[in-house]
Amino acid sequence: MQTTDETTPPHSLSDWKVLFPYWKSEEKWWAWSLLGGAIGLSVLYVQSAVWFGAWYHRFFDAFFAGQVAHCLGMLPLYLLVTVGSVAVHVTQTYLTQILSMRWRLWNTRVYLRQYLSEEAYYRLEHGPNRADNPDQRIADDLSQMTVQTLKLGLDAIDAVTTLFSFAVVLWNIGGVLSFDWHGHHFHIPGYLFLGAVITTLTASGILERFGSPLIGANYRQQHFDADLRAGLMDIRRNSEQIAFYGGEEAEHLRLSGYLAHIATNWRSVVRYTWRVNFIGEIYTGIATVPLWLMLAPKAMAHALTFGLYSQINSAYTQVRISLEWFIFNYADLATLRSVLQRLGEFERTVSQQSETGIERFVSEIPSVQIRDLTLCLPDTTPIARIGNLTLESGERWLVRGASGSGKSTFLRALAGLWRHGSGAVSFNMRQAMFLPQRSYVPSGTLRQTLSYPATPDRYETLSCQRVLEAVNLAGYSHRLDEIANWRDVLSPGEQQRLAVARALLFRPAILFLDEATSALDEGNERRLYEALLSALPSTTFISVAHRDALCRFHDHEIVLGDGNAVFSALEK
Ligand SMILES: Nc1ncnc2c1ncn2[C@@H]1O[C@H](COP(=O)(O)OP(=O)(O)OP(=O)(O)O)[C@@H](O)[C@H]1O
Repeated sequence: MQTTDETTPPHSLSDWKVLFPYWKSEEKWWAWSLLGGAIGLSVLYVQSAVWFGAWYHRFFDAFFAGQVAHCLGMLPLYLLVTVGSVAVHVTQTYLTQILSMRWRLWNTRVYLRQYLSEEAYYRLEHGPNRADNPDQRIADDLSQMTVQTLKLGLDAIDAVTTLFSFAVVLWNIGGVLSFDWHGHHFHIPGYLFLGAVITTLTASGILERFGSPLIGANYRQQHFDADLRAGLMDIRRNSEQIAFYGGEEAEHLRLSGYLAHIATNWRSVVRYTWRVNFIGEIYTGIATVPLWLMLAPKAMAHALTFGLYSQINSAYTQVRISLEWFIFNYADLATLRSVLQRLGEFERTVSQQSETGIERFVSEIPSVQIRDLTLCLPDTTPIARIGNLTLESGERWLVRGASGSGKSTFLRALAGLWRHGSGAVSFNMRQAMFLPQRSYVPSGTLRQTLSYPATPDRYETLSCQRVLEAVNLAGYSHRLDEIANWRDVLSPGEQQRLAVARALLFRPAILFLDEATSALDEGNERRLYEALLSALPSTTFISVAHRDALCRFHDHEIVLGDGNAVFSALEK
């Protein structure tokens, strides 16, 4: 589905809900243990940094006082703590990666289940509430969500721990600022810490002001990238049709359109990123100047040793860096927000009930019951009125009518895929099979393709060979275990015969055929119907077809047209 330049991320608090289910799932013990481990190591790592600050203070004071022997004696412990803190740091990364992968796998399994339940994949493409590029949301967005959330979340915890640990250090060693101004005496304890907070918050405010459009731009970028990828996939899927039409120019034009969206939006992304980086870098460059100014009174009073300056500078920098967390992660936070918005939108769309209208009930009785059925377009314009009809077990019905009269829509309504209209249908869905005009031919072994949607071990080799022979595909019998892209190998007529072979294997109690033999010559079509009728004598058939030749295989017909559908018995 295409998106437009106007696409902007919806703002919904419920998007954040996407993050929670994993932490309450059956995996919660793993999740919380890994997270607890990662946080614990992160806190330990910060504490090692505090220890290093105090160590530098002692070391440099001794070093600049010429006590080299004392300094050498301090080194073994320094090396030991360095190795320990590195081990803590890399183990924290290791735990985070395991957690990220487990979270992603769990979420992807849940999303796949939702996507492949209650025809959600169909509704997302054809329903009134669509979510573009579900493949991107399931494959890329979920991965980004877990990686980015953990990275940003643990960084935030790290920042808070660092802030508190070094704020205490800075407060204690920074001392008090005392001065007189306009006849008043000022006494500011912890002034270095306050200075760091004011400087960083001012910079954050400026960045928020100039950087916020980056969120919308990132959101749009993901849409446009996905559109280009979907366009390229279309070409792969329809390469032959495009080649026959000589559609290269048209395709080029279409893809260039997607690319133009990407280029226009990319310029915005680059511009906003430039702005964010510029402000961030300038700030980094000048961030220590306020510290020098604040330390000037101490320096003038000769109360600043190099060791003390080194500890103050390291504590001030750590406080600043932890407060800057918001600044430096602004772009990542923006990306995460847009990823969550896309996933929230997907969840809402998937969980929306199919629109009400035509009701479908699953019954155990062998007949197909149709009650007061009217088919409409999505805008409620009526297409066809079917009314009441019961198709008894073993009856063979032919559905006819001019092109566009609603024949395929009638079958979609029976399958529960078309809800626009009113009335109800009920039959035993589990015993029914639908053969559309363009049959689905997944790649893999021919046995897999033939057994679809059942697993390939469901049917014996002999049964597979028999049905292939029955549909005039005996030539493929010895290739059952060959892996190929069968959609490209088999001709459209052969694909339709393969679909009929599936029905012969599955042996449904009710078989719906929507022009399922339209690509065949009359001889093959006749042979297929004969094979179906003799192999499935008690199956109810509902065939949509244009050709009169099929009348002899059916005993009733439904003719759709203007007004009510007409039902009649067919003469043999
Ligand atoms: N998803 C859709 N949205 C809007 N209109 C639709 C949709 N699908 C089908 N229609 C419209 O519903 C009407 C009936 O379509 P349907 O495919 O059922 O006709 P048909 O009798 O099977 O045609 P044909 O014999 O050409 O296959 C057509 O006017 C079609 O344009």
